[in-house]
Amino acid sequence: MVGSFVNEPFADFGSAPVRAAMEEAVRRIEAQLGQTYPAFVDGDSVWTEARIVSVNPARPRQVVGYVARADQELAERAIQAAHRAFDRWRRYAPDARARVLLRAAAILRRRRFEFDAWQALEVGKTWIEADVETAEAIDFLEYYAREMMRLGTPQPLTPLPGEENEQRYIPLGVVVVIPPWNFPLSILLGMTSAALVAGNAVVLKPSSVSPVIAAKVVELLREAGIPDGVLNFVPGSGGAIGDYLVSHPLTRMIAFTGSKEVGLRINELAARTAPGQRWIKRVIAEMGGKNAVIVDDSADLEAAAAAIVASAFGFQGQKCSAGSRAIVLDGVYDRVLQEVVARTRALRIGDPTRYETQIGPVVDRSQFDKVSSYLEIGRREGRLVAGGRPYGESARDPETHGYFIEPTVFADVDPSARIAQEEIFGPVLAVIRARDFDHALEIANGTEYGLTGAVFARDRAKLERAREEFHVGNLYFNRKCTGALVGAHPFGGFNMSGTDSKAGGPDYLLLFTQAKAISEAL
Ligand SMILES: NC(=O)c1ccc[n+]([C@@H]2O[C@H](COP(=O)([O-])OP(=O)(O)OC[C@H]3O[C@@H](n4cnc5c(N)ncnc54)[C@H](O)[C@@H]3O)[C@@H](O)[C@H]2O)c1
Ligand SMILES: N[C@@H](CCC=O)C(=O)O
Repeated sequence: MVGSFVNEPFADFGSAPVRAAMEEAVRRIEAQLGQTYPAFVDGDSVWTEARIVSVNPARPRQVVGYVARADQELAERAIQAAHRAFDRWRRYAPDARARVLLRAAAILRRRRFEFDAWQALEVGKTWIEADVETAEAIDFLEYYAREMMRLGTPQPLTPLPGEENEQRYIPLGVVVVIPPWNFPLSILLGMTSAALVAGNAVVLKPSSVSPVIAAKVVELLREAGIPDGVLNFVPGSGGAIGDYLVSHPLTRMIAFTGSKEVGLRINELAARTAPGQRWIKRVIAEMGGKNAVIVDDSADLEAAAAAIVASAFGFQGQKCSAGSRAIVLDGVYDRVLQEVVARTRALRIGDPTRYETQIGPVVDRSQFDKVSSYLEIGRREGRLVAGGRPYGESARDPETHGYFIEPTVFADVDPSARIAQEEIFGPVLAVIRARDFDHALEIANGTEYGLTGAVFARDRAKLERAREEFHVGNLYFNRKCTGALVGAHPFGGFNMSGTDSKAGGPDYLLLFTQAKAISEAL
């Protein structure tokens, strides 16, 4: 008997024994750096000559691991293996598939700090950010297992005299899973486990920025009991194998999370029918954001400033949900800005493997260069009031000292400025002045995205207006706009933020199934 779903608590690093356990995990994982990881196809490890080299963004000369680099031939083998395995896996009872996820959750819970440490070392997450992600990964497994058990039971239909009617949810086939690097554990595991528990076979192509964590997840799912061929792991670049996997006639569905540009490309490619293809491919694509925190003049200003800073700079602003715009009403603008600047300057930048660090590096050289170029654009478009440059020695030699960038605040930004419209995906906040609440909502809705948003107000009428008119998939009142919890805040966005697939919600697994209605005359 499986109990009801409850969210996994976060680790209490305030407690000395918990801190010691995490420190020990960091040392243990540091001793494992530099190993080589295979691809995994049809139950076999595949060692390729070409390798992806994954490095620590805080010390880019330190190699986290070497991971097999698949070519199209291996991608083809993976698709064929998944296609064959699907026929066996789809016959497993929903409860049996769910049990594999529950076991994976139990293993992950036992190895929690190890996975936290991998995140600190491979993508630069601080302890707390990493642990919140590990908790989310456990939640996805526990939640989707229960969801499949629910969907596996008879679904309610209108009774009809003289007939017996049923609707059941059956899987789709081969699902290509393409996750981003910024939630290298939870989003990867969330999409993969949803596809698997629904009865599909998976070809997983991880991000080349975080392939070691992906390899560790594959190891974990195998240990939990996923049969050979049902989960195939093909690391490799989008250019080399991404298009191939998406366009393949045996691919039935693509579950993608990443940038708008890549998501739109996948959507377009998947819409073309390949010779021999027997279905319309399904695409779920969760993409970027340019999210806003609105501060009304009725708000608790301290709480608002704290939430603006947390939303903008958590994981160095590298969250799709990041609050990269603060829209503040004229009457309280100067007070909120002052408080935001003070809190931003107090953030501790450093090595994410250390407990006290609040801001780590951005993930790689390409992010470092991209964010640096936006700092230049920001100087032309706004008034720099905090940060504004790479941190310390990173400015001179990022390859030795890491890809650190100061948390940066630009004030008095025009709503149409590039730094107020484009997803920077780094620690850069644009503060925008609004004449009144109507104007604030107009600015908030004035981008092509629609992922998350927050409103700080005590005035009930304003909150109710925002409830109707702030057009985002995840809207929060009087709290930060990051940190959705599985089960409580189904996650996904509108417009160019994606297909609003609502990960971690009751509709999500349906996207990985098709409904079959069966009617028997009595
Ligand atoms: N909406 C959400 O839920 C959500 C969550 C996390 C991240 N994101 C977004 O993800 C982006 C950051 O992640 P990223 O830099 O990894 O994104 P990205 O689009 O560069 O890459 C995402 C994945 O797509 C793969 N890819 C690249 N080209 C491909 C191709 N031609 N065919 C198939 N696959 C291809 C990459 O290798 C990677 O695995 C941001 O825009 C962020 O907002 C969105
Ligand atoms: N679900 C996460 C964001 C995922 C995107 O990067 C949040 O709610 O902060």
